[in-house]
Amino acid sequence: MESTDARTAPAVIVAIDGPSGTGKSSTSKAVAAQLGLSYLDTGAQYRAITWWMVNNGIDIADPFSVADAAGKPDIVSGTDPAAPAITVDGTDVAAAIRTQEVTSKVSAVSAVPEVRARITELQRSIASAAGQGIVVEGRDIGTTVLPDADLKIFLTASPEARAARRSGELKGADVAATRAALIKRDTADSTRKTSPLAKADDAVEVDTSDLTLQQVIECVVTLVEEKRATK
Ligand SMILES: Nc1ncnc2c1ncn2[C@@H]1O[C@H](COP(=O)(O)OP(=O)(O)OP(=O)(O)O)[C@@H](O)[C@H]1O
Ligand SMILES: Nc1ccn([C@@H]2O[C@H](COP(=O)(O)O)[C@@H](O)[C@H]2O)c(=O)n1
Repeated sequence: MESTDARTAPAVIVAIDGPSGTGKSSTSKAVAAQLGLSYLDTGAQYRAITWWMVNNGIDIADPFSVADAAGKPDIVSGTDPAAPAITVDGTDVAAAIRTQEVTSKVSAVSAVPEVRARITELQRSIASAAGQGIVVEGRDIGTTVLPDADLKIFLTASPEARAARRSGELKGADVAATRAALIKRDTADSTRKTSPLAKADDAVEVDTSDLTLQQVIECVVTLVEEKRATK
């Protein structure tokens, strides 16, 4: 299919969800860049609010304390796929939100309904302001945040493939420990009461276990182009 001119193509909203390490961020960024769309990493927003809670002495194990503090930090997300940015109260936290400490605490914070309500509102306002359209990636985008998205994709991959990818990224971290940590986070994210990680009924499922990143990107670009052609 011939590639559409990003300046004249109809705006398109793409929701990409899936468990940890399935390739959501890498794929979403590349697809958005290739198609001239904005990009939103919603996991970064949950990490940012978790970072703020940790730095402000909030007891993460107490959902009431987390709920009370949920409205306090000012979280600002950039939407340029070439330079994803995130600040909390004006501080650049792009690196700080990727620490093990934040990763191990984010599921507890993101399970609190007041946190989800706050971040969901932010996500919807960013998506509605994206003139050319946007690729939004996370866990509940197709089911809850943007249920009317033009295209919903649910990426999956075997725990083995995901652990191998992540431990490669973490410079040779133990694969078994990485696999266990991924599964623990996915279980927490899929079993929480409010807006759990789930595939929307109308999402296209793509198993990335045996695909290269480039193959996944091409597959998603094709799906977006097909959707745009019918708008
Ligand atoms: N199809 C693929 N084949 C090989 N490696 C891949 C593939 N897709 C992504 N990767 C690599 O796997 C790692 C995890 O990818 P990525 O961060 O995009 O996943 P994610 O789903 O966004 O994870 P998380 O939800 O934990 O943020 C990265 O190092 C990325 O380069
Ligand atoms: N829509 C979303 C996105 C993310 N989360 C929570 O954030 C965590 C971190 O996500 P990453 O994509 O950066 O790994 C994730 O484990 C979830 O707890 C969410 O709840 N909803």
